[in-house]
Amino acid sequence: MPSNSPVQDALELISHLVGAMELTPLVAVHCIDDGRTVRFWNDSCGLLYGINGASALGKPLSGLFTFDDQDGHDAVLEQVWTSGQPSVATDWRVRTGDGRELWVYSMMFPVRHGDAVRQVFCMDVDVTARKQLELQLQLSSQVFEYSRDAIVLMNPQRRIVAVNRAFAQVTGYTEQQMLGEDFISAQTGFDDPVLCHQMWRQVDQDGHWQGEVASRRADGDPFPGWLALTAIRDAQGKAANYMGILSDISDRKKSEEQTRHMAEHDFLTDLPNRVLFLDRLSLALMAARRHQSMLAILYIDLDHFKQVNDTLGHHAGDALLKEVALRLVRCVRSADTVSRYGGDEFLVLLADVGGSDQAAHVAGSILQALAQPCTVDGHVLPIAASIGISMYPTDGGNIDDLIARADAAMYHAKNSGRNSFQFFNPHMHAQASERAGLEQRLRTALDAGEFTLHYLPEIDVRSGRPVVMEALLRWRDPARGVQAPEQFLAAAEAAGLMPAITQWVLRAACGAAQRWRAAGQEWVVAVNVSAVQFAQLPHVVEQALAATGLPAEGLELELTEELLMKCPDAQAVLQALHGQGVRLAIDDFGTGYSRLGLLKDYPVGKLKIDRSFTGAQDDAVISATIAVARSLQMQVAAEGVETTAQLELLRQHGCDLYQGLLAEQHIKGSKLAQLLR
Ligand SMILES: Nc1nc2c(ncn2[C@@H]2O[C@H](COP(=O)(O)OP(=O)(O)OP(=O)(O)O)[C@@H](O)[C@H]2O)c(=O)[nH]1
Repeated sequence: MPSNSPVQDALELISHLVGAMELTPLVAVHCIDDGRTVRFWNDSCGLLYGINGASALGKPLSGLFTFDDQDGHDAVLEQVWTSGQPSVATDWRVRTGDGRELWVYSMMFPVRHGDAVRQVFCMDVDVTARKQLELQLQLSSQVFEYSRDAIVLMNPQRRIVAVNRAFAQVTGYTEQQMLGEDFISAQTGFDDPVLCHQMWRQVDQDGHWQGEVASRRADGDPFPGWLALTAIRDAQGKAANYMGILSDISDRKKSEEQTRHMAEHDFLTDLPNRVLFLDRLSLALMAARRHQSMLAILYIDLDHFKQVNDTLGHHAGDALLKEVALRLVRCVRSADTVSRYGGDEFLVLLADVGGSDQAAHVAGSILQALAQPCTVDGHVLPIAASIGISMYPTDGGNIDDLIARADAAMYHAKNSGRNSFQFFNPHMHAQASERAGLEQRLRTALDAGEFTLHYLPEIDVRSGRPVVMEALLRWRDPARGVQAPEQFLAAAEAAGLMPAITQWVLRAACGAAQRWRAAGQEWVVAVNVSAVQFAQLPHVVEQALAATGLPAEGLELELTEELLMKCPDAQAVLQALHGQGVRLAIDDFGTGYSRLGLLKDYPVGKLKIDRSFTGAQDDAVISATIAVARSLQMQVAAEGVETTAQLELLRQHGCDLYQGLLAEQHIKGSKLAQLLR
């Protein structure tokens, strides 16, 4: 048999090889010529790239699939073609013609004819799964290395085999110190062996444990940590390794603590607020019930605190409240609670007092401590308070009763001259209920139309003609009949009803004056105003005038000297009212010790001499007041004139107007009086 030539041998070998390649299910083989055109494409290539041989053969390779790094692939191919190397192997990420993304391991080797490379064979294997695993491992090791939490890997004996970089930062221990250590030994910084034991039991049982741990850094510094332990199990389910992640939660704990503190404390004084006070009181009550002991509540309300705000501003008021808080805390034991309950009200809980005499002793020390003057912004301010005391169990068995009764006792202390303390007694309970009932009825009085105005004439001394009608408020209380302002205004103020009542009075009075005008009587209507919301008065007046159509000069506002002295912005408000054209008068003149020098700064047109001077026919005061008024070009009216002798005296002194019983009798029965109904 003739032997084959070497060329024939080679061709035969290649044809066997190709036959084998055609069949190989794992390796995708293709071959390209020097024009990058596909010359060979086995079945596996078809499967890998989603294109069969018939479609691939004769096509440029670049049309069949694309490489993520096309330039890189071209460069390698070029190298295979020209470098003389027997083969080059590289991983490529490719996108197939049918849209899949794959990683292939590609080995390229040149086929030479003589010196020239004629074709390049490529053998590609799908390595996507391996590549993904590698990427995941790479990612995991980055997470391990770059995590800001300390990560520890342990062997099945819980001895440390690896720690990440953050471990040293979080715990202060180096990797050298840790390797081979038992994770729960003192060296690793966990303080609680019992907890450690429990957590390992749970890890072995459930595969996982997490919770807060008391940790300690290498230098002994303790810190709160959050530890998550996980068992890494092998295929048989046995713990092959353990992983621990430890985070330093000091910042989180601090901010949680701050948030809780803010929710339970008053921002101004940093004393426990109402929420914390009630919580402590509830605990103290439970303890007192259990031990059959007593406790006391002191309800402290500062006296005339509003004046500090009004005269020196809120800032001074705040400084005073802070000082009061400090002094109160100094008067009690650490087991007691001093709380700012709201505004200028403080509540003190004396837990476990021996008896009412001890509570009285504390209340006395508080009054004494507060009595020391306090300097704010260079002003020496007196402080005083009224204190009400209720005792458990005598005055009540629950929180609400005890606080309400301490409040009632405090109210009583206020009414008994302030700057004192009072123990609760059942009689006060009746008074407190009465007050609450009064406030409740007042709340509905406006809507129910229970307020009316009654008018007192001011008569011109010379002509005998009425010129001003002073409106006086009356309340037809369904429970107690007609009430004068002094019987209900304090309660209305406490209930926050004064702004609404002032608005109603102004509108009703202006409306009445308009009706008198329509009937031919141009009487000025006079309205008394209070210090409550004094600054808003120009606005309220403007609304009343606009609503009724009364010209501004038809309205006179009567203010007391006390109000002018108390309100820091009185002058600005009076100027605004004067600018509106409203008349201004000072009521009860002579009783308020106003500084006469200040009068000239106020745009006031009239002084009303208080009835106490008129009644006593106090010559000196009457003539002095009239002289002051004249020098300031003001009118003078005398209040409370009851006899013709008094009127005669006023006439002699040149008084302009008079008011009182005599004035009322003067118009009684006349047609004019009918207009006032
Ligand atoms: N500066 C300041 N004032 C406050 C604060 N909270 C409430 N107030 C004021 O405290 C005052 C409390 O008023 P009251 O207790 O009714 O008035 P008072 O002048 O003390 O009167 P009596 O209690 O009858 O003696 C009100 O004017 C509030 O505006 C605060 O945080 N800072």
